[in-house]
Amino acid sequence: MKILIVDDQRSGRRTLRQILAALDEVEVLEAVGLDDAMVVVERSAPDLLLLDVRLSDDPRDRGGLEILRRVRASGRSTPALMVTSVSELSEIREAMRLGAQDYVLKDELCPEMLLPIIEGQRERLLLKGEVVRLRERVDRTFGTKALLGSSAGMERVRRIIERVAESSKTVLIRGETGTGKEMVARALHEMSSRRGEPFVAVNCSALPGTLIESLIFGHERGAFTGAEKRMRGQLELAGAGTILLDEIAEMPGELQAKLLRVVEDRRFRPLGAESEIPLRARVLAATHVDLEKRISEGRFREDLFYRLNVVTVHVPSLAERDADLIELLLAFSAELPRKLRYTDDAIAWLVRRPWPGNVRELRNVVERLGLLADDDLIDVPTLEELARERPVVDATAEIDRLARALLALPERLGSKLRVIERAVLHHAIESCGGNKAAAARLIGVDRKMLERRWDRHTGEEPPSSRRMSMPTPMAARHLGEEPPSSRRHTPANGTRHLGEELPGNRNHTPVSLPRYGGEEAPSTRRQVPPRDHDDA
Ligand SMILES: Nc1ncnc2c1ncn2[C@@H]1O[C@H](COP(=O)(O)OP(=O)(O)OP(=O)(O)O)[C@@H](O)[C@H]1O
Repeated sequence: MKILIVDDQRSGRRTLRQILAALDEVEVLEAVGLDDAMVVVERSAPDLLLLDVRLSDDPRDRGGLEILRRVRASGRSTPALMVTSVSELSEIREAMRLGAQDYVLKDELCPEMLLPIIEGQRERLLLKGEVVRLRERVDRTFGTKALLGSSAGMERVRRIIERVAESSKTVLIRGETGTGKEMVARALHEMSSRRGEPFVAVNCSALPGTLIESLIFGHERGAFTGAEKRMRGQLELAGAGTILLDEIAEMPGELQAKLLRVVEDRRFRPLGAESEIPLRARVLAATHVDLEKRISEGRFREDLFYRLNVVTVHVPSLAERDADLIELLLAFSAELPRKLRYTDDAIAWLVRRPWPGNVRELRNVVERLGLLADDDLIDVPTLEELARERPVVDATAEIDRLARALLALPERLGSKLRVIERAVLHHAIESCGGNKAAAARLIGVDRKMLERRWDRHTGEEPPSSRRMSMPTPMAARHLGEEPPSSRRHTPANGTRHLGEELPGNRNHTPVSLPRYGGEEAPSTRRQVPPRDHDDA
């Protein structure tokens, strides 16, 4: 800690220096008058000023106050202690107005009086440093600093975030899947004064309509069958923070109307509640869908669109900012425990390759290289081998979403693991036209296991009849079955490869699940659960 003593009297400076000698890790600087004090402030940036009020024999001299005034005018908030006499009461008041932290009377100057004040200042300084460091860490994790990329597109995104973070207006964040929309939402929250409050993100496509409504709005006990206790909705849990409505395009029509009222009136009513609750949180919405098209098809409310779209942040796809690719590649590689390097050709190969999954996909590829590459120097053959042999679609996000949706379903459904197993088996057998050997290959288990497990389910009623009040297409998707109209077939090996197109709309495109069992289950982000050994 650097302390600057400013006193025109040598004896005064000596007394203070002797008292301060009792403190560890303190560097004492001295100045006798206004000008040299300002030079020391500029040059050495002291952490604390000990200022004598009068700096000459002239009884009208108020040099100590003038120093404080100039320090504040230069934008510094360096704490100051005034060293003064009882007769200078009005000067003490003036010093306090100028932001001095405390004062000590010359007649009472002793270690017992001065040192606790200085220790208090030192503690405050340490805390302040800690807060600044934590803030920086949060900014690097969640703020605009976390959003890598120095392309003009990303600079524009950062500028908009900084400009609108403090406002409470709704923001619509648009961009292809994996471009970083949720990171933008986080940054908007972290850059605002709401940062101390919760940030909650609700995926509007993850649950069937009735469940998403109760998740967002909350419900009273007894509001519907199965509502055994009151549940606070995300609008309430967000407090005075931020709520992100992700995948807003997937919100069911009747909920869109309800949300419109919430955004307009800033009040909401939990299901079954008699009174409304004021909305304190800021609402953000994100989508990768062409909302204008949805409006023209009558699937998204135009009035809600305009309400949400007060400010739009368009997060560019990787193709729109391929200048960022190398920066992202190197940044993600630097996070790995091993030091990967890339040949120029490998970088050119990666730059040329399409990235339909955008930054998320790039991160996944780097993580896979970190796990699978034999050599630290990545060349084109390594990338090509990875592309040929290793499935690159990361289905873990999809699996997580599915698991969350399943867990939120009413308990009356019975064993949720059996529900999911039945859905997987049913879908695989059906999509292979009843060929169980192909279905077993598709799932990644042997045929006998598939048959054994399927036999256990065939006595049961189909899952659809036990699905309670969920709207069918969405519920079907979340139970692993697609409605017939949208049914598509996945390749028999159930995988996609580097270079193949990834799902643009993850809600409507079947995702290839990693294979459990015989082959390695490649997971690039999180570990996929291992195979169920008890039945192997
Ligand atoms: N600019 C960026 N800098 C660093 N990492 C990024 C950036 N953009 C995205 N990512 C990474 O990509 C992943 C996906 O980001 P995010 O979830 O914010 O995308 P999204 O657009 O919301 O995706 P989705 O539409 O699928 O919900 C994150 O894990 C993050 O690590």
